[in-house]
Amino acid sequence: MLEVEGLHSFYGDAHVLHGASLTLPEGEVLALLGRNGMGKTTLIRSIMGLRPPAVRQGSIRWKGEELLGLPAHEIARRRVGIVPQGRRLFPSLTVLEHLTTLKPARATGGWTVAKAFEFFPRLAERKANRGHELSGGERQMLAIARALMTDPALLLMDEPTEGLAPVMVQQVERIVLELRRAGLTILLVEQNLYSALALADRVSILETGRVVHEAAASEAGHDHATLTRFLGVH
Ligand SMILES: Nc1ncnc2c1ncn2[C@@H]1O[C@H](COP(=O)(O)OP(=O)(O)OP(=O)(O)O)[C@@H](O)[C@H]1O
Repeated sequence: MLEVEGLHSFYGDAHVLHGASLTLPEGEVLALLGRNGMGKTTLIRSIMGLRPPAVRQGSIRWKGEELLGLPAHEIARRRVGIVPQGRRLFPSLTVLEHLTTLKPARATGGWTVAKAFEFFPRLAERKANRGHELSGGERQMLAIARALMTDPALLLMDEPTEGLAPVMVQQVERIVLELRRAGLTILLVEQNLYSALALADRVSILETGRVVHEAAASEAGHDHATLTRFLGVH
């Protein structure tokens, strides 16, 4: 279980998270929704221990253990992985190099390069291509594959379908569902409401740094008043 409680995060003096709380049981997908600038990326970065922001108050427990205060690499060792917004790949590294920097090619346990290529056949075809030579969809797949090489049990995904053509959005959705079937716990920031509702068990809506609404995804889709109020959906 991931339990985020009363989180206050800051960029310098700018107070962005105002007591954000959420819970995510193991094996479930929680979609974190909210308009631009409401603090979704800040919440994801706070959980992963990435700085900035500075977290000044609250707690983040994963499987009962407090993560707040641990450096990002220690959080990664506790099997928390991130697919960051904007992919964050290295333009001059090849697809294969992106994967083997995190896990040697000879490794046999968990997610291996071979398993990643089986899961993402398109990346296998492009394994010698460099980051800057990949399409938007291929980059997103590589960002996901790279996160998997750390063998996460909890995967934080920040807008994985952002900027992708509809056919690629569908592929990324399929990947999220397969990862969920494989037993991963997923916190998904998703601008596309319909993707979020299709993929998630539950949704949490963030408004100016606080979770203001939580619901089962199956109910949220019918709750037009809430969707209009917090997400501007008509
Ligand atoms: N590095 C930073 N320094 C200062 N302020 C920041 C920084 N990153 C984000 N902010 C501010 O914090 C607030 C929340 O941003 P955040 O990126 O978490 O929102 P978001 O909900 O993920 O939005 P988006 O969908 O646009 O990514 C915004 O007002 C933003 O301008």
